[in-house]
Amino acid sequence: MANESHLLAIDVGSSRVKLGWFPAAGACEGEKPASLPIAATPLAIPAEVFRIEHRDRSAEEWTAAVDACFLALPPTGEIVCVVASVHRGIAEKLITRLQLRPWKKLLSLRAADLPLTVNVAEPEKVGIDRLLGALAVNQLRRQNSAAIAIDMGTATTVDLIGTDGAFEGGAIVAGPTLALAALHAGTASLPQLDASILAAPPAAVGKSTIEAMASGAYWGAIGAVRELSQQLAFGCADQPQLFVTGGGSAGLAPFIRLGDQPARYLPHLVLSGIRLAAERLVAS
Ligand SMILES: Nc1ncnc2c1ncn2[C@@H]1O[C@H](COP(=O)(O)OP(=O)(O)O)[C@@H](O)[C@H]1O
Ligand SMILES: CC(C)(COP(=O)(O)O)[C@@H](O)C(=O)NCCC(=O)O
Ligand SMILES: [K+]
Repeated sequence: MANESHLLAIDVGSSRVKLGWFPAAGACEGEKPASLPIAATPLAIPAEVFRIEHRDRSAEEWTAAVDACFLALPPTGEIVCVVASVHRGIAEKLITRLQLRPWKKLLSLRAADLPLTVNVAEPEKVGIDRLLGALAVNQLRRQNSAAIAIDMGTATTVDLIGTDGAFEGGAIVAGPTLALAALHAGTASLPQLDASILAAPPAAVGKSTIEAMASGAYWGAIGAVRELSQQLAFGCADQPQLFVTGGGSAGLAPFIRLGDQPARYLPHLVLSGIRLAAERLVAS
């Protein structure tokens, strides 16, 4: 940020709270280039990330885990804390907890705070994670090229960002872990499978119930994202660039592409979006 404060960016999702630590003084400026010829981008990435599951856990359990994160942070300097949430109940509990600490500022983000044009009738109803992803993508996409932001969390969202950088809307579909849970809940004999089956590509031809479910969850998630991206791209003059993020995406990202163009995997897109929004809010 333009000042000397550290930033703690907090993304409250449907299943997990993600905390991203951005030290002051430019220590985390620029994404680390994968190899020398690739120029650094202007998108800051967190120096440290903590992920805390809140779904299916008591408030005591997950807030204790949040407290433990604070012990891991350097106890130095002024800290601005910015929260973005798609889960009001969890965010309220979290903010009550955060208010006990001496932040320089404690802010909660809304759509209107973001330097982003949102071309839908009710911008405040769009998940702030979707908007923050679009904001971060605007730092990375080619000028005059549309982009598609894919966030594979509890839900998978596939959103179009226009050539002018506006969020145009998109699609929401159940994420693969949620789809697996729904298969277990909605049938008599399908077992509950762990999300870890999504870590690597399974055989498409499942030879057991579990293998068939793994195939459906994994290749089905990739197929849904591919078709949705194609549908969103139909209205674009040129092929949009693809960016993929979300806790469920690490094992699937290598197979996500549009035509011959692979998606760029950015594990902390939403946290980087919070960083961009915070920069503007703290300066104003
Ligand atoms: N190793 C993994 N492989 C696949 N999915 C995973 C893995 N770890 C977590 N997930 C899934 O990622 C989702 C959580 O991702 P996250 O982006 O934090 O979601 P949210 O923002 O909805 O809380 C959950 O559905 C979880 O089951
Ligand atoms: C679609 C979402 C549930 C995705 O969040 P996630 O599951 O990744 O935590 C979230 O963006 C949300 O609650 N959106 C509100 C509705 C909307 O975006 O239109
Ligand atoms: K999502």
